[in-house]
Amino acid sequence: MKRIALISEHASPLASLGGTDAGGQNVYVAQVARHLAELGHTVDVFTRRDAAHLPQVMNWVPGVRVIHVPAGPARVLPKEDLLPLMGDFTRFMASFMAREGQYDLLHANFWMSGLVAADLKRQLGVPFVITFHALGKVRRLHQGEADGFPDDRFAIEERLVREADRIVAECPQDEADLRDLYDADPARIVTVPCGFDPAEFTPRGRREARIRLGLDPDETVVLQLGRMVRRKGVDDAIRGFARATRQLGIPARLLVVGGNSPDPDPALTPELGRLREVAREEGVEDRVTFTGSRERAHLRDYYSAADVFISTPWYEPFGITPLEAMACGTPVLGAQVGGIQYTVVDGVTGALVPPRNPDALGERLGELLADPARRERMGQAALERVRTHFTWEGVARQLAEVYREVGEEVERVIPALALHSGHRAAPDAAVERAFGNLIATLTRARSELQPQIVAAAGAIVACFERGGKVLVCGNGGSAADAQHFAAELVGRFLIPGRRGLPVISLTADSAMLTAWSNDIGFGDVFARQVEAFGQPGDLLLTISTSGRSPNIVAAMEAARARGVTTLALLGGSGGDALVLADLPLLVPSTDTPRIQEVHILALHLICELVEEQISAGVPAHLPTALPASVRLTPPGSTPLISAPTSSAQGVNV
Ligand SMILES: O=C(CO)[C@@H](O)[C@H](O)[C@H](O)[C@H](O)COP(=O)(O)O
Ligand SMILES: [Zn+2]
Repeated sequence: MKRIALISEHASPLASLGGTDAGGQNVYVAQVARHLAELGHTVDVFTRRDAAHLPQVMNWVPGVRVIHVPAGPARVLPKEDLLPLMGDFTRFMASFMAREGQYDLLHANFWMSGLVAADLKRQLGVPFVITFHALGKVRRLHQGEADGFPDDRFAIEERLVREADRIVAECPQDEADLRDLYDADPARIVTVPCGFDPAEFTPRGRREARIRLGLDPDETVVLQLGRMVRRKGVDDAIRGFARATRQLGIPARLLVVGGNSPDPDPALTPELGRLREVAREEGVEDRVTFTGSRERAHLRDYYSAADVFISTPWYEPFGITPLEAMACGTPVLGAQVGGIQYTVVDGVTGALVPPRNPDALGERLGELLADPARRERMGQAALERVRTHFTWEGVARQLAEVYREVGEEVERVIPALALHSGHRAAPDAAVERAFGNLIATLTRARSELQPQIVAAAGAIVACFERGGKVLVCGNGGSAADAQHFAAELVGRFLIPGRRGLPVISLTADSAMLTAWSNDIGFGDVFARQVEAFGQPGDLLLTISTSGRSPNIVAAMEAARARGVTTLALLGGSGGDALVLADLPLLVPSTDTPRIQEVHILALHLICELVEEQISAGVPAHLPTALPASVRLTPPGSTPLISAPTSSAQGVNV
């Protein structure tokens, strides 16, 4: 079993259930997710939250959750406007994965989701597979100026082609485009088609379907169904239909199903007005019925009622509707483009014509309409073909095989994971998870903590400049960090030749710590030392992953009471320490070791910045650090940046 994340930034699987605007990608993502779950995988589908009522995590069907990603406003946006939101999308996924664990594989759908997957691969090392669904360069060839996507798309797609572990081509044409236009490595392309669901689409008697739809059972019916955009070539279907019926003189009807509303309203679907005009021009306005959109549950009736299904777009990456028509036993008259020329076998399951050619379309449609027995045979052959090659279950099996191969490759390229026993190791889940979580935490910390790190260094430098000192404390791992920090600054970090800086770790004096804890209590073991050493103008740096350790909280209270500035490296909710800190640095994680790992980075950075600022303008040769006890001069008495004095030892140069 694998944990798979499907990423589909604009096309939600939920929209495939009766949604009026569901395109092929919605159906693909929904069906692939369901069928992968049926094969025993667990699947999360990440899609942009495009309505306010959508919950962040939704259990959709067994084994599949839909994760609504808060990126941009919670309303539907044109997909052409989504690219700037992909950074937020990626950050959300990284923190989601930090909380809930890594996926074995990401499967991106469409180029913008691919960008998210590629960035997550770089950050977290998770492999990814991509199905483009449509390629920018192909779209530009066909749509020219009408293509509203930015030119950045091409470079991003080229990057994805280079970085994806596998590229899923949907048909041989898609594969050729990937090779010819994007120079894709053939070894990493796999062709896996789209599919249909036999539970959804199976033939219903033609007569019965027509009665259910209120159509004349004896009329010849030609069906055009799909989104109403210009490139779908609906106008060519109308013109071809007009030529065929004029020629034959038979009473036929063309049903045009689709649009943005259940009633055919040109105000909501502008293309509709243009198409009505085409029907009028061709003299078939009374033979063409525009139905408006229909819910998915009713499409089976439409496909079954038709004698011929027409799908003649200018280009089509795959084309799911011809499959669905074939699954209802209806022959397809398709354009010789994209996936249609692959699913429809010319002369066997229907006919193929060149795109944007109403004359050729009319001619082939006429032949089909004139020969009911041939149509019947073709319908049967169509049904057999789709049931053998194009079920979603089969698609999911092929994809699962691709994921398995990718998983094996990932294991092979991590030789460190090979067990001494000689077995090839599966990547250790705990190791993978820890790396993934740390990387995700660092990614967030990188943007959230930078200003605080710089401010913390500034506060420490200011403290030193006014003659103050830094007291530092923590428990357990943080006690070690406190000593580590003191050692870097009392001693030296990166820059040789600077003087020692007055930092005292309150965790280092074991006699004091044990006596006080033994005789009085551990709760104020640091507070006691703050009272003993702290002077107004000093700075207390506390390190705590929870912010709740009583001795840390007490030390901060003691500091505030004495005019000592408080700086706190924290994690989780920050606890009581958060409000006691003049300057808190809260690591965005609740995982103690990961918080500590980020703390140590922050401490090193603070050392680096402090040292840099202290050293700027300070002569290169300064006395070496003195023992801590000697450095306890009252504030103000020894300016930190002072004229050089000579050093007998000079070990720091
Ligand atoms: O190093 C670790 C855990 O990674 C432990 O020693 C840890 O520091 C101790 O449990 C501390 O007592 C935790 O205290 P705090 O970070 O919540 O203030
Ligand atoms: Zn630890």
